[in-house]
Amino acid sequence: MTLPSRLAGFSSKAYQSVEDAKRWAQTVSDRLAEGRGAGHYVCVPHPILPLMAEWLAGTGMDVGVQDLSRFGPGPHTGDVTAEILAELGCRYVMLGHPERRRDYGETWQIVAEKSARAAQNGIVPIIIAGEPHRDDDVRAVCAEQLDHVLSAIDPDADLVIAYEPAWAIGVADAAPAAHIIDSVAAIRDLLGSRSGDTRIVYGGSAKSGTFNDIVAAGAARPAGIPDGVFLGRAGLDPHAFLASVDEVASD
Ligand SMILES: O=C[C@H](O)COP(=O)(O)O
Repeated sequence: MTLPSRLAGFSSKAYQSVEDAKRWAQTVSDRLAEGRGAGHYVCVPHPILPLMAEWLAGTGMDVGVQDLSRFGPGPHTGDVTAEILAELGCRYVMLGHPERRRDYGETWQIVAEKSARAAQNGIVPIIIAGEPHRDDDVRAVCAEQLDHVLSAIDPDADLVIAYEPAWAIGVADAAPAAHIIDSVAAIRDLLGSRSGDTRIVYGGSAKSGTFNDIVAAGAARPAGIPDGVFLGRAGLDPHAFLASVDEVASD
């Protein structure tokens, strides 16, 4: 499995109704027909996964979800297993998001177990890593978070790290470009040379223009430039998502 060199993503979190998601997909698929969305992705609530896959058919975009079970098939009422998601064509799963850790008390041990379940079933984990507070030591925090995951998954498994400083999620502006560049360079260093494909994207109040700003600020430090951008709220507007696709693709 090979990950794209540049990728733009969108997580609809729990914002959209089914009809909202359908309208979003219609606008996106009109623009990205004939495979022009190849390598980009959207992560949706579980029931929307097969619908989104159908609505985006022909764009080349990948579909993913925002969680999966830490368990395999068996007596786990209410869980959605990696096996079922893989059968439905799920390519990515978001894991470790601060909102899930806040709402459900998910520990990094649980995130690591879910990552292993995903990777064993051919689903690429998107690990949401980043420091809780503005003045935290990014390298130390991310090292601890990633250690759990890297020791749980096969080194050959593909992996996406979404660098999302929690203090920059759900606010007005993305983290400053210089901060993102320092942090992404540190994460790249922490990841070392894994045998599986590994990409780093930036998320946290990202919008159209965010990726270009980072690229411009990081011209002299390519290791700090992420491989793409991951939108939350801004991506609810399909035109903003499409603008980010264009930015990422033209870099
Ligand atoms: O997964 C996406 C991020 O949490 C970003 O969300 P946001 O852009 O609404 O801050």
